[in-house]
Amino acid sequence: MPYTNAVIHETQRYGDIVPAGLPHMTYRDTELQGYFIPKGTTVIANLSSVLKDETVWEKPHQFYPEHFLDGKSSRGLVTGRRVCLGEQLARMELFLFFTSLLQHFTFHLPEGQASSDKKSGFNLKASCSQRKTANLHLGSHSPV
Ligand code: HEM
Repeated sequence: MPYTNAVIHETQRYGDIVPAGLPHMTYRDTELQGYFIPKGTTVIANLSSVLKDETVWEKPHQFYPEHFLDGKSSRGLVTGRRVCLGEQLARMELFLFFTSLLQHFTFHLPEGQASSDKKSGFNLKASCSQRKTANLHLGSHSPV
């Protein structure tokens, strides 16, 4: 289970599906890391920079579930006052969805398919015990 959870968390980190937060507005003059931010400024957190931060992650540009095997699994849906209110629901749903897929299907690369084409993604075949198969295309939306 810890590794399954780590894979789910790493998929969210590496997939970077929410690259920026919601717009927020400063309610007073403030200073952050030497930058003056006047009251009324719209601020949008750059979440991609956090998820690929080279000072935080051991292998920021690789899919590496071990990032989440050290108990730091709360990263990803923001923290603090504006923490995602659906975090627990989203985590539970992702876990059930992912483990159900793995319980019912076997995923494998089609014959002759290279393991990964980093520019256009790669194809997968999913087959279940009733001999039904589906072809899936996993694409990358950002250069890796
Ligand atoms: C994997 C799924 C999800 C991801 C990646 C995600 C991500 C985020 C992020 C990054 C924020 C912070 C935005 C910001 O303030 O800059 C946020 C806030 C929020 N999320 Fe989610 N979310 C997910 C699922 C959900 C679900 C399922 C719900 C509701 C059932 C939900 C409800 C909210 C709400 C209400 C906020 C605003 C909290 C506030 O500003 O006080 N989220 N989410």
